Amino acid sequence: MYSKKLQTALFSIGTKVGFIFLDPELIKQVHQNADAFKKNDGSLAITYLFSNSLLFVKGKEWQRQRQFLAKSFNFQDIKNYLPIFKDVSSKIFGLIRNNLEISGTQEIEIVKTCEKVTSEAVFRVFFGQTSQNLMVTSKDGSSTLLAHELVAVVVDSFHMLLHDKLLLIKFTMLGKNSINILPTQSELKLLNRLKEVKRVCLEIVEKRRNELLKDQSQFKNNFLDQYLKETLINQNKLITDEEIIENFIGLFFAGTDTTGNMTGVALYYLSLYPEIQQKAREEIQKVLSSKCNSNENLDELFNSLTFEDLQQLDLINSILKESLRLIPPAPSVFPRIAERDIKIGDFQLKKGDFVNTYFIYNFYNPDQFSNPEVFDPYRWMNQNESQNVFNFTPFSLGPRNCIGQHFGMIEGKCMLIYALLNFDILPNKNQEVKKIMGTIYGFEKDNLVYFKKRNINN
Ligand code: HEM
Repeated sequence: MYSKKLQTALFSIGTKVGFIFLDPELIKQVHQNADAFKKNDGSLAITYLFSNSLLFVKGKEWQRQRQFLAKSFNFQDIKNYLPIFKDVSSKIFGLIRNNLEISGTQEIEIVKTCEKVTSEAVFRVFFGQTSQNLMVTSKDGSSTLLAHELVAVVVDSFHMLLHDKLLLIKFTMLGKNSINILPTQSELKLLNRLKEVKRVCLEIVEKRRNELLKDQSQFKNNFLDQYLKETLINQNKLITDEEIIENFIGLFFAGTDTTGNMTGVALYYLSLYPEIQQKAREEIQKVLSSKCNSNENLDELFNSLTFEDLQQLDLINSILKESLRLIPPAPSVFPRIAERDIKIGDFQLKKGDFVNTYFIYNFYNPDQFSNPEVFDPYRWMNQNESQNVFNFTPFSLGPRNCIGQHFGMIEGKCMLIYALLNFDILPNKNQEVKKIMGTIYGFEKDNLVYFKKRNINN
């Protein structure tokens, strides 16, 4: 459903109603005036775990944090993370490859599989260590992986608001303070889990700080060490442990499911379009085989992948963009509240008004994207289409656009390349495809493809 005339719609959070801007020009005006809005408090988990991270802070504090984190997201540093992305992709997809030696074909939960890669990658890039040894302990004494608990607390907190209207109203009125007023049993239980998550993260930071205090020649290329270098060597007193922990959790939250979803959706569409799948595979083989002895040693091909190779993979890049267009993990932004009266186009907003921008609406504009419902990655290689950048903004726009977009695209490419080299990707026609909006937009059930061991002569 797309109509040129539709510029806005309405949405509600609890008892409050807000404007959704749909028109690209209006969306642009909202995001170029980022300082006129603040992000609405998320759920209890979000506010407790990372409301002081880059994702939510504002004004001077946002500028300071963004400037600092931008150093770790610059192209040179991301280039240095490529070996991590490759290693994690080959370990997690490699387990499936091992299983295929016996079974030949396996049904795959495609988004969850990609999320395993992106979750482990954030841990390794931020903390410089695997997530597999990091556990949280619950009140009954049982242990869970920190990586699993991080996802579970955010989902549980989201469901609490979805299923308990009173809690939702209380939260809409009081925001992050709602936990202090007549907390319910379920809120208190969740709060204990959130405290345990932060305690474990703090332990990681303290342990690493002690290691570096003993030997300052050991600073490595990861986010935590960059923070600690800034506090220990440059004596930057503004950075606190709380800021470090909240930014780890913020990046985990912002970067794991989004990137996993983009890549899982791409692999799902490739299962439906075997010709495009084969063309993408050929593109990879062409770029990589010039450096290797043959096309047959798949590990040698994958290991030879460099950052420069990624720049040559035009079709792979376009497949990810087409995935973002059809099922954008973030179809809108976090709802905003106007902090002052402001005019957006002809719309006069008052201080306190709720606002959102729905990018996805323009991704289906037939004037910009011919046959918008169809998966057609070649449209991105055709210069005539989508010239107006404000019609395609899966990473948002303006000063508060996604700081991790290159990071996410490179991770996504690594996963696609490993999967295409090693597997034939077939559709699971028995599973009905349903899309839902949860913490992100994606498939309800994602056992949507089969991986089949590739006959390497193809
Ligand atoms: C396909 C993958 C991704 C998509 C579609 C995506 C999308 C977005 C969007 C739409 C926003 C704006 C949110 C808002 O303003 O309310 C955003 C912001 C952000 N993203 Fe991403 N993102 C992705 C990957 C990542 C990755 C991999 C990371 C980090 C590892 C990351 C970290 C962030 C952060 C920290 C912000 C807040 C920036 C700020 O406010 O200055 N994202 N992202």
